[in-house]
Amino acid sequence: MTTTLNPGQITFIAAKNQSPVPPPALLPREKFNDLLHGLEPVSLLLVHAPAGYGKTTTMAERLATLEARSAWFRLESGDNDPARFAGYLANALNGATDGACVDVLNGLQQQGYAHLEAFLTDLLAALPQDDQPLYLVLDDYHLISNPDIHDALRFLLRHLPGYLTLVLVSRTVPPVGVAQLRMQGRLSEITSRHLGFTPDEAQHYLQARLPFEVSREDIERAVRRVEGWISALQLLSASSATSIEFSEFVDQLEHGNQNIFDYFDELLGNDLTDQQRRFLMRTSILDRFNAGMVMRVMDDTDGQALLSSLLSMGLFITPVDNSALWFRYHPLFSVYLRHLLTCTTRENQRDLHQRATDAWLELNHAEEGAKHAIAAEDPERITRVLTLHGRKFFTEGQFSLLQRCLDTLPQEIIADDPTLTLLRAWVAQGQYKFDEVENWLSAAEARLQASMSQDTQRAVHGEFSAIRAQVAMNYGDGDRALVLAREAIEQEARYLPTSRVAAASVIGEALFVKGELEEALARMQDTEHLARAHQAHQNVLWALCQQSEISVAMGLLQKAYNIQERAFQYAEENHLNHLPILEFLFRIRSQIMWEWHHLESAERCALQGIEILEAQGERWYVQSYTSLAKVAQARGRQSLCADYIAKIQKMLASSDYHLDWVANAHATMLSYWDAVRDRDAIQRWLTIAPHCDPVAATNHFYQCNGRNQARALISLGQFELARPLLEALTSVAGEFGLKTDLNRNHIALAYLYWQLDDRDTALSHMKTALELASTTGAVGSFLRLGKELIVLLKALINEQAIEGMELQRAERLIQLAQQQRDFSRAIRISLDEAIIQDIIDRPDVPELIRTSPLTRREWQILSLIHAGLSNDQIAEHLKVASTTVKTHIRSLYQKQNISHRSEAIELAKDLLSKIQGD
Ligand SMILES: Nc1ncnc2c1ncn2[C@@H]1O[C@H](COP(=O)(O)OP(=O)(O)OP(=O)(O)O)[C@@H](O)[C@H]1O
Repeated sequence: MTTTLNPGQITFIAAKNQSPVPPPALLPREKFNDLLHGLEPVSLLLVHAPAGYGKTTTMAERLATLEARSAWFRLESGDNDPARFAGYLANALNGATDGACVDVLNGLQQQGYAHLEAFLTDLLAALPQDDQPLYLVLDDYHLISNPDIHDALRFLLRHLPGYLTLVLVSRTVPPVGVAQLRMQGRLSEITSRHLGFTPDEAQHYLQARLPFEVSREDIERAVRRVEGWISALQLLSASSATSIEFSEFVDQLEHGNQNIFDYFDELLGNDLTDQQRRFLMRTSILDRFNAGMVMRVMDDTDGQALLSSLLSMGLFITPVDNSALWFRYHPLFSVYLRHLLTCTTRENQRDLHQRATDAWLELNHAEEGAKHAIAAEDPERITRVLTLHGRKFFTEGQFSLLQRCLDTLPQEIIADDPTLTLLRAWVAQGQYKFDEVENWLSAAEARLQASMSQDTQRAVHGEFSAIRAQVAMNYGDGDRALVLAREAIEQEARYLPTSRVAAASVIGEALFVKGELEEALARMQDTEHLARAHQAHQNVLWALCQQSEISVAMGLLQKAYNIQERAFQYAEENHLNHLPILEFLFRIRSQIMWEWHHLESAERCALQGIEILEAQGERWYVQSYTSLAKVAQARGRQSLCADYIAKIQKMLASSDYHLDWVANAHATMLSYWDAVRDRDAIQRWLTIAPHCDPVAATNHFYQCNGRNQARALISLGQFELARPLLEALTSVAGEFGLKTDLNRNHIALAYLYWQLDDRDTALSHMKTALELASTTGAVGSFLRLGKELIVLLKALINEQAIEGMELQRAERLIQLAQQQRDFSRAIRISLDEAIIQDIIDRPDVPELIRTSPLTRREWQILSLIHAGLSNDQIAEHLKVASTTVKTHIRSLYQKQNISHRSEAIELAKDLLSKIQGD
């Protein structure tokens, strides 16, 4: 330390020693409380993350909210001057300690100091030895490059009094002895991983800023794409005027957005050397990298030094794990860099991808190797990857990766190789391209026949039969599927180890479809064991999902749930949480959750399904959207439900799906049209509805399809046409033990007979439905009836026709149905000002409503109080703080001269009963 500190009289800019002014839509971030109030006080709190991650705002907000004592020094490049640095540092501490450092400050300005250490020695001596906790925040510390100041901070950190925490807010990890402090347990860190907004935080933030509603799905997608980077969320909200624009903007992020590109352009500026720039562009093709990988792809020996130099620039490069050896780019930065790469013709991208393929394969990372071989469009490397790892991709269910590999291979290469043909055909079948399956198999048979021995031909034929069986199954030809599968299961698998597992599974599925539930379940259990023996993860999970489906069909929803738990556990143990098959699991979990009326969980599972399928494309979201539409409808969110219905319709029109999916989607569409009384849509649907033969309805999807038609007819008032259909479905469901369908059919029959004024028969069906619900636990299927359910159940209770469990269930259902009605009314109020006006315009409203009118927020809160929500639930629903809700309630009570919640409920009841069309 050789500097002479002699600044003379300093003119302090006050703002540099103050915490920043909070932004208008400041989101409180309580999750940081624990870090700030850790059990052990630390010497250094290091807040480091790339630009615009909310480092400064979060620190300022939390310290203010927690009423923590703080001293701020907001740095800029000029503060690299040690004298100026010292001046502002002393000024900050002086302000926070009631003038304890005034002498040091005067000394600095009048005589100066020989060096920073001498100055700090006096400063530390001037500070009280014991005091209340104090946070000294040095903001934007990455702007400091003077080694003398870094040294000074090391000195300061060594001698800090126990109550003082130094908070360094920086885009980079500063060279102030962080590693040592970490080892000594004297360091806490807040990084981009912590600072990134969670979906809940993003929802709160966006709802406070946007004048339109954004679906949770879009919010989660946005948060995933920007990894919670608040600046991007800010840009998103500023750039979209409608929910559709918001959604489109989120989509765009995957391929790039000019505003974000400009931001990164500015960030990089002209500070990079050519070599660094080349590094960024070349490595942008990698999902993750370490120094070794960099050297391979860069074809350069200086990987580590380059990597370190870039890490010290605070760019959007983050460690992949705690080892701090592997790194990756922020997804948006990666898109930007790849954009730069494609703009420069100098780089040979094919060459880069080839090098990356080889490097990954050497590290035995087949999946990454395959992705780069595909990007390099290199058939030779792809064949190598497939030969070595194709079977593994298959057993793991990596169908889209396989497909992309196989798509680049010439047809002859595939047709000459039974394994490649099988992989190709299975992939096509997984995508419902059944014609293609047969084409691939026949092409291979034609080419192979001449060159193969009888024995080999038999082996090939056996394995081909397994897939032909699956296709027959998907065409609905259970008998042919059974014959082919039995043929395949006799044959030892030579080309794909899972062929026999697949055949076993088809046998189970065929039995399931034919309604032989017990036998189907046993076969699926066998399949599971066989698959486990082969470590065929995809098949294990498939077999478990099927067992769960069969159990649902049997009406044993709890058992189905438990089987799903086993599947989740298996996925967890084998690190399979990213496999597409997991979506199946989440989907069927979501369906059970909806039936049990656990709407939050039903929604969560559907969203998780979408997340898993993100890479596969929207086409596969149909089932998840169906679940989300059902949840939206159950919550009274008609417009959100309508959005999902529109998406589902578009998908159904443009792709082929299994009847199971179609029937499920149709059931939801019909339910929505019925709720909004769109008879035209129902009529139109009936003209194109899938064929239905109730007598052959031996499985859940034929039953669902048949029930859809009956429900459509009921909605249109064609009761006499619906009756025989429902009766026939019920009789088949009874015969084959399809208890869940039986339950749903009896609910529909109760409703139908009620409409036909046949009260006794209606109540008898409702009673049976309640009895069946004691095993299924069904709730959602009952609530779908809406207000008629309340009437029917009350009639049943009045007649004293039920007791015990059924009576309890009926009472709970009435309560839930009433809550649902109140809630959906509250939602309508929340979303539609015309309804409020309509109420006010009525002559019989209490005078106070007119003389001291409620704000829209107060109307919302009043209706939510009436719907039975607690203050916390209201806060959660409106995405505001509980204290805000309380303020609104106080104002509402004052205006309406109310002193108790019960009076508010009475008032709401009176007012809301005036809503038209209810
Ligand atoms: N909790 C929050 N609520 C609302 N807006 C926020 C919040 N946190 C950050 N922002 C906004 O995000 C933007 C970036 O925040 P901030 O400046 O704190 O980030 P930073 O990480 O300190 O950035 P830099 O490295 O550039 O200094 C600002 O416009 C800020 O207003």
